[in-house]
Amino acid sequence: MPMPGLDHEAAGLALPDLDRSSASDGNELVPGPTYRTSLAPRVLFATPEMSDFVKTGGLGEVAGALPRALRRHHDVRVLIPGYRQVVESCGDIALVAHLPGFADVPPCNLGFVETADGLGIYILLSAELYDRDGSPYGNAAGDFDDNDLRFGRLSLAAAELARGADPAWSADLLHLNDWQTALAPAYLAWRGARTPSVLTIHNLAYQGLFPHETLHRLGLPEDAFRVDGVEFYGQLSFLKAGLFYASQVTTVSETYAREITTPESGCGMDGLLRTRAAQGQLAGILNGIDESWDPRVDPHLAARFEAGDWKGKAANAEAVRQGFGLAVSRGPLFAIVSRLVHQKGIDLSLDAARTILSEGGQLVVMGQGEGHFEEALRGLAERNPGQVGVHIGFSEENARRVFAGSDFLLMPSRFEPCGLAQLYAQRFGSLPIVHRTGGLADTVEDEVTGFSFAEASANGLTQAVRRAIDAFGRKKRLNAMRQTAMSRDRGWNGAALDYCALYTRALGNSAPGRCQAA
Ligand SMILES: Nc1ncnc2c1ncn2[C@@H]1O[C@H](COP(=O)(O)OP(=O)(O)O[C@H]2O[C@H](CO)[C@@H](O)[C@H](O)[C@H]2O)[C@@H](O)[C@H]1O
Repeated sequence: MPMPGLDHEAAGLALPDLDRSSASDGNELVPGPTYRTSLAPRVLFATPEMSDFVKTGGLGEVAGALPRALRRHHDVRVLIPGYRQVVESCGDIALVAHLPGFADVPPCNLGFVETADGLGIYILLSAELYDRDGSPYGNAAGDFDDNDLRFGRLSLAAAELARGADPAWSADLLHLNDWQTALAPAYLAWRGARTPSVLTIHNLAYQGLFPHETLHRLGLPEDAFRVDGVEFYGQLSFLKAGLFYASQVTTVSETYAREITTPESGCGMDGLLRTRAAQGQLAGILNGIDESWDPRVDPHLAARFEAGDWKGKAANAEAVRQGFGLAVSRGPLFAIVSRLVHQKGIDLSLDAARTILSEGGQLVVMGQGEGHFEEALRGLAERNPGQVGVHIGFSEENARRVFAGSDFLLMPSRFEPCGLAQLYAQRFGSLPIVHRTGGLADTVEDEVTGFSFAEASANGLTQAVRRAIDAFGRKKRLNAMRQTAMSRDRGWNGAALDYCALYTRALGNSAPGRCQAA
């Protein structure tokens, strides 16, 4: 039986090699520098979203920050689809390669730009696949029905960048993120390439499931459609392919890394994940947040402040109340900043809102997502004018203002791989109230840097809300907690060192001294 990971021999699964000659569309290629600018290992960070261009949630933020933090140790480049938002914001894109089509996956061009701070970005240029209205994944009508081709194309391009698609730069290691890139390790295996790969799970619940027919659309070997491969309960799963074929699997906190090996939290993948863990090939590396999250320098705030300057924080609270149309109040201000989806326990927060309001607190909400949650929140605001303010939509500037102005952040997620909102809140002196799960368990210390509760229920959250309101009434204690939360180190350096050590291992290279703190 084939074993997951690098040791797996892709016997019998070889695909025909690419026919580069068929790909030309007459465009001029612009070769990049043919010399290596650094001897550091070359890492391709492939992602379906990146905050520089387009994001729908936490993965986009990580993709904007982590590759930059990794540059201290590696020669890192990013690969992202050329969605309309990406192409429009890039200006001049140099064309570095033509990538041939394969089965129903269309050919496309590979563009390259450098960001203002010198990070190299490969952009997959295919108007047919990516030049659309909507989010990276769909529009008002739902998910795009060719997402298998769109992200099959992305995964295939990542594998091709490890196999010389760009003559000027070839990846020594692929770092893949979530299902949208997770076929890449399988493509490598099927083509007999030994380039190591790391797959990071940002959310196991999104698995990239498609009908069996996708196998043919992508031209994948029929042999791969089995339990030890890409098959998942009769469907084809991109994520499963990555979990099986990647050299190393990571997720974004240690607790979530343990949780996903259990039947309760493993979303049906727990058996495979237990195998990877037993082989020492599953690790949890906690996300960081970037340095711009600093209330001392944030230009978006009504008043900049630091720990101890609680008048400055109060000025932000006043601005948030005004912005959301709330009455003047000396009570606690609670906030929700979130995608409005089941995972985030929005229903539990709606329930706990009754306690918040009856105890003299107020609530502001910013986010968007499932229509029924948006409606329920709007209804709550209508029934409680001046006490509840809801903004359906998302803007990072406003999110920053809400973190700075609120006293508490509600985050009763049913599961949470890492969670970023609680880290932003802590940095801005807003104490998170969280379900003790995944990354929330690893970053919120109960009664020290926030409040946590064990059971994901309305009652569990309400009890924690009561404790928070009690702390709000005892200013010395409240301020000590704020101070501690604000001073925790949440930067990316620690994670970058951990990834560096993992890459070094995956590359089979002891590279002494490579992974050293700055
Ligand atoms: N409607 C919206 N549109 C755009 N941006 C919005 C948004 N609502 C919130 N955001 C922003 O995205 C962040 C959300 O990140 P989270 O990590 O909290 O959750 P998410 O589930 O998206 O990410 C997943 O990936 C991240 C990264 O690994 C893990 O931390 C997390 O646990 C996992 O569920 C917020 O801090 C906010 O800045």
